[in-house]
Amino acid sequence: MAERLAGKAVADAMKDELSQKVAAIKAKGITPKLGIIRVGARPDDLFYEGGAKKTCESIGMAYQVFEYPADIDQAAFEKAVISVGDNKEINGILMFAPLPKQLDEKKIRSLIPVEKDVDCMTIGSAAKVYTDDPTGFPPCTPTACMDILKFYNIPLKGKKAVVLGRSQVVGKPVAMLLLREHATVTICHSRTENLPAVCAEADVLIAAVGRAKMVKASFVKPGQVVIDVGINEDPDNPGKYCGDVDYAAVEPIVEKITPVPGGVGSVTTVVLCKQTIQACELQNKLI
Ligand SMILES: NC(=O)C1=CN([C@@H]2O[C@H](COP(=O)(O)OP(=O)(O)OC[C@H]3O[C@@H](n4cnc5c(N)ncnc54)[C@H](OP(=O)(O)O)[C@@H]3O)[C@@H](O)[C@H]2O)C=CC1
Ligand SMILES: Nc1nc(=O)c2c([nH]1)NC[C@@H]1CN(c3ccc(C(=O)N[C@@H](CCC(=O)O)C(=O)O)cc3)C=[N+]21
Repeated sequence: MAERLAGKAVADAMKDELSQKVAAIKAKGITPKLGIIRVGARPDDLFYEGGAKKTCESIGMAYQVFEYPADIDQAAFEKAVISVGDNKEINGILMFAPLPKQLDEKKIRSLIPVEKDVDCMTIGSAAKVYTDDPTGFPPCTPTACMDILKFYNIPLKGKKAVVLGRSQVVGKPVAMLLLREHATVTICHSRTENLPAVCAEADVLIAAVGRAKMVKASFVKPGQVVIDVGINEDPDNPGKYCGDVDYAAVEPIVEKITPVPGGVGSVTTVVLCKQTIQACELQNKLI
C-alpha cells in the first residue's frame, strides 16, 4: 500500500503561514488582493473560482471577481483587462483560460502586467521562470506539485523525474522547476516511444496528460513517487472526476501517490494566494 500524499495537509500548513503573513501586511495598512477575470461561466472556471474565494477568505486576503459576458468582443475585453491591470488595489491576477474563440488569447495575455501575473499567462513571466528569476511566478499547478514534494520531503537532487505532458501550463514549467531542484528530467508526450517503459524509469513521475486513468500498472515500479495533476471526468463514475493515473491499479505498486480529488488541485488555490501575497510584498517593497 502506497503512502497517500494528501494535499490537505500541505494546504493547511501553507494557509497557517499565509494567514500570519497577511496579518503582518495588514498591520502596515495594506491588504493583499487577488483579481479574478472570468469570461462566461464555464463549470471548470467556477469550480476553481469557488476554491480560490474560500482560500482568500480563510487567510484574510481580499479578492474581486471581474466577470464578462461569454460573447464580449476583443476591443471591450482588452479595455477591461487593461483596467484590471491598472487597478492599484489588485496585486495578483488570475484570468481563466482558455478564453472564448472570438478573443485573441495571445494578445489578451500580453496585457496582464508581469508583476501581477500570478499564473504565468505572459511571455515575460515564462522568461523569468525559464531563467530562474525568482520574481517571475510559475503557473500555480506546477508550483503546487513542487510544494507537495517539498512538504513530504521527497528527494529530487540527482533523482530521475519523468514528466508526462509538455503543455505550457503544466508539463514544461514543472520540468523547469524540477531541474532547479537538480533532478534529471525527462519530458514525455504523445510521440514518445515506449512510453510505459520510460515512465517506469522514474523515481518521481508527474502525470499531466489530461487523459482519465491513462497511467496504468505498466507505467510504474515499486519505490516510485507519483504526482497526479489530472482533473478529468471520471468515465466510471458520472458526475465525479478522476486523475490521469489509474489509482486502483497503480497505488498497490508505488511508494507514494497523490489522490484526485484531494491532491494537487487542493494545493493549487493556496499557491494562487501565496503568489498574490508575494506579488503584493514585491509591489510594496516589503521584501
Ligand atoms: N490540478 C490543477 O490545478 C490543474 C490540473 N490540470 C489538469 O492537468 C491535466 C493536464 O493539463 P494540461 O497540461 O493543460 O493538458 P494539455 O491537453 O494542454 O496537454 C496534455 C499533454 O499530454 C500529452 N498527451 C496527450 N495524450 C497523450 C498520450 N496518449 N500519450 C502521451 N502523451 C499524451 C500531450 O502531448 P502533445 O504535446 O504531444 O500533444 C500534451 O503535451 C489535465 O487533466 C488538466 O485537467 C490542469 C491545470 C490545473
Ligand atoms: N488560467 C487558468 N489557470 C488554471 O489553473 C485553471 C484555469 N485557468 N481554468 C480552469 C482550470 C481548472 N482548475 C482547477 C484548479 C483546482 C481545482 C481544485 O481545487 N481541485 C480540488 C477540489 C476540491 C473540492 O472537491 O472542492 C481537488 O482536486 O482536490 C480544480 C480545478 C484550474 N484551472
